[in-house]
Amino acid sequence: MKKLRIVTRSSKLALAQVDWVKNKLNNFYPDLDFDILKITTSGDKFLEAPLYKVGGKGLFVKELDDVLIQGEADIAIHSVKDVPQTLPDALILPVLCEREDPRDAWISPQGLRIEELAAGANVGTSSLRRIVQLRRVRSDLNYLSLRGNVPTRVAKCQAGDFDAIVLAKAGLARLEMSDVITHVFPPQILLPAVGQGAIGIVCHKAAEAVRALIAPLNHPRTYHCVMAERVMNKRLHGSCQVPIAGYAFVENESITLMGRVGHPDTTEMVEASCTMPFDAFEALGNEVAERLIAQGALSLIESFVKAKE
Ligand SMILES: NCc1[nH]cc(CCC(=O)O)c1CC(=O)O
Repeated sequence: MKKLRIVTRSSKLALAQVDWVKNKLNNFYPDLDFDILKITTSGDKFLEAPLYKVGGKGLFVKELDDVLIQGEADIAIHSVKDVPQTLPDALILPVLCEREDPRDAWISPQGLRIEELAAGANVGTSSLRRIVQLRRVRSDLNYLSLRGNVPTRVAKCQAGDFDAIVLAKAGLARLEMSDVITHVFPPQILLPAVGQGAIGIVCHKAAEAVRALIAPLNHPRTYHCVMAERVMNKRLHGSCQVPIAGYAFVENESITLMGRVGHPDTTEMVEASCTMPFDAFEALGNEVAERLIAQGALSLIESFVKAKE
């Protein structure tokens, strides 16, 4: 292949991720050229309502899927956190690139930590996962919807709309905006979203030349961890519309997966974790899901889905 056709969202973060992937590919194939097809998805257009109310992250991905299915591009590059659990039949997610720092970052223009904010202070985040976990640290803060792309969110915070906001550290790092970060939450306090910090590449299942070309970008440790998280999420019928957190890491040839599901009204949360051999990522994802289900996770998730209707 001489030229690879890439389809992407047109946000700054998406384009930074495309550049990252292009660089990696050019390390393996110095002569490879690229055609970049930029799409403004419907997810990028409906920026007012919280994401979980307007149909979720699928909005960012479906239009790109269609381009691949129609053969108008060879690969789509995504934050894998935004890629829904179930892909269209014709497509596959064969490559997960080496993960950035998966943790969540706290941005406070006054430089205050969450513990230091005054009661009733305004915290911007539209993520139910972040809200249910941060409520356990500070139930007396006012959690408000915050949408828009990453630079817009940071600008809203710096304009004084919020006392603090929460964003993925990886997105800020990719945009070279890490200097705005006040604090980074340890996973024990704020467990990251399934797939957070990793770039995934989607392509046509039958496109063997494309799959061979991109294969060297796969990072096995990231792949096993993110797949363990996604298997757990799938068993829980997870989507971005429910507060599920999942984070796996490798230590001494084993993978540990931690999972959490939040309660809609209280500061209760169910959580589970388990460690298995490196290759057992699928069993691991299912085991942690089953342990969460044994504690009532499915009915918690259902209560969120109902509340949305
Ligand atoms: N939901 C939007 C989204 N999708 C991916 C990232 C950040 C990059 C990543 O997690 O890989 C973000 C922004 C955020 O959550 O702060």
